[in-house]
Amino acid sequence: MIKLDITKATKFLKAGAVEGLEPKVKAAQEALESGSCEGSDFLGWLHLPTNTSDKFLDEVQAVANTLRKKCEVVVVAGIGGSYLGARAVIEALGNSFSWLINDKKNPTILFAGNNIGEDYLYELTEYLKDKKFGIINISKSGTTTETALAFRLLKKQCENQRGKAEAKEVIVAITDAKKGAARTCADKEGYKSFVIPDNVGGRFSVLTPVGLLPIAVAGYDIKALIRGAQDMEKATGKDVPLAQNIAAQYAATRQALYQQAGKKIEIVVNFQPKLHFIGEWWKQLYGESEGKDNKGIFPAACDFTTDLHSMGQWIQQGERSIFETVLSIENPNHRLDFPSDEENLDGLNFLAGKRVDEVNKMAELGTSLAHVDGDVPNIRVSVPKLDERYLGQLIYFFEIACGISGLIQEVNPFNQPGVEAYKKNMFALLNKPGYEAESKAIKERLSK
Ligand SMILES: O=P(O)(O)OC[C@H]1O[C@H](O)[C@H](O)[C@@H](O)[C@@H]1O
Repeated sequence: MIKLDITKATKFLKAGAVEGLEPKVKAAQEALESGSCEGSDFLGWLHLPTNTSDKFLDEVQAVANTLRKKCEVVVVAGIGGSYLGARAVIEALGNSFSWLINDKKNPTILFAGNNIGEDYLYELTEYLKDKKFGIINISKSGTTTETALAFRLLKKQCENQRGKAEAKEVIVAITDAKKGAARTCADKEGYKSFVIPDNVGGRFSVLTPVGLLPIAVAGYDIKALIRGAQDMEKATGKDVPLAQNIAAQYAATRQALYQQAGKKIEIVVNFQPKLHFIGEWWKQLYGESEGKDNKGIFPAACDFTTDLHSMGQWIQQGERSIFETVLSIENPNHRLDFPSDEENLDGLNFLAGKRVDEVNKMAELGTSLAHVDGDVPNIRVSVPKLDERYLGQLIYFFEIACGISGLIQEVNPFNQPGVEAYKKNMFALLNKPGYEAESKAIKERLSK
């Protein structure tokens, strides 16, 4: 199981501060379980792991196998919760140079629909010109502009290259059961599709087909991923008291640091570059869940040791409003011993015979000691190794902790009304039908 260590964080709090939040934790757990909290229409993720049957996973796997058989490249189109979880898991489990490896065992997974960069889309469509590619089009609302724009381009290209009939077999939609343009298109074209349950919000959807299908296409074991999430669902259930419940402890510790010690920024840090997108996924989960009503810890992420050479100065000595949560991987999946060198021109013979990971671990320990000395509370999440089961545990750990933490903070953790503001302006500026009044108003505002 993954483990949590809060001892280097609680020393920045008054004695008993975390335990003092136990009644609030309990109330949050009960509200989640009974569905009596705000946003209770979006609690489908809570028991999703134990409610996911092997039969359903076999169905997802069968569709993945079709894509694996028929495609050298699969483009996953989606943004936010319809993007980050799949990418986080695929990159954490994959070879760091996967796009350069052409062993034909697994299709190359590429991502689109998560930006509107013309060069990005041009370069993607150029790359795909001589490739047998398929598309997984993911959007809960089915109307997200970034994703829809990329999908239109990719769909046309896929049909042109493979013919409409074959394209149908390699385009899969993951969207709402009834609503949205992605659903209309999938039904009209006869694509295989999966439903994103109504009661699972985007940022909590990685364990639905939103994450499961791309992860299975990439060649990873989705049953083990779900088993891991089930382990954590049991270990962090409502009746597991704070002293044994690592998700409740994480939630209470970060809220105590925020509310009682003025720590307003949390960085999730890793010492393995392939965890970069776990940090990105976590940022959306916590940022959209807690950043509202003029409240919320600012969620950021750093890749160490890389960012110790850029952000390290700020973290060590900048404004003391930051704490860090370290994702520590206990054992790497490969072994690389550092060689000895007769001439020792680089002066590194003191490392000879050590594993590279030993050096990394000392960097990790040295960093946490330095940061704690610099008044940066340090929370540590230890993951035995990077595999599907532990990642499943990690995902559910952060999800349930997020629900508890948001409720302790007294916000609705399951909505994201603020995200609409930029969209409204963009649609008004682009003269989207239905936005006539907004178009007029925004043009007047800009002409002043
Ligand atoms: O899945 P979609 O409906 O396309 O949404 C994708 C993303 O877009 C948004 O604007 C929301 O803020 C996110 O929570 C969501 O995950």
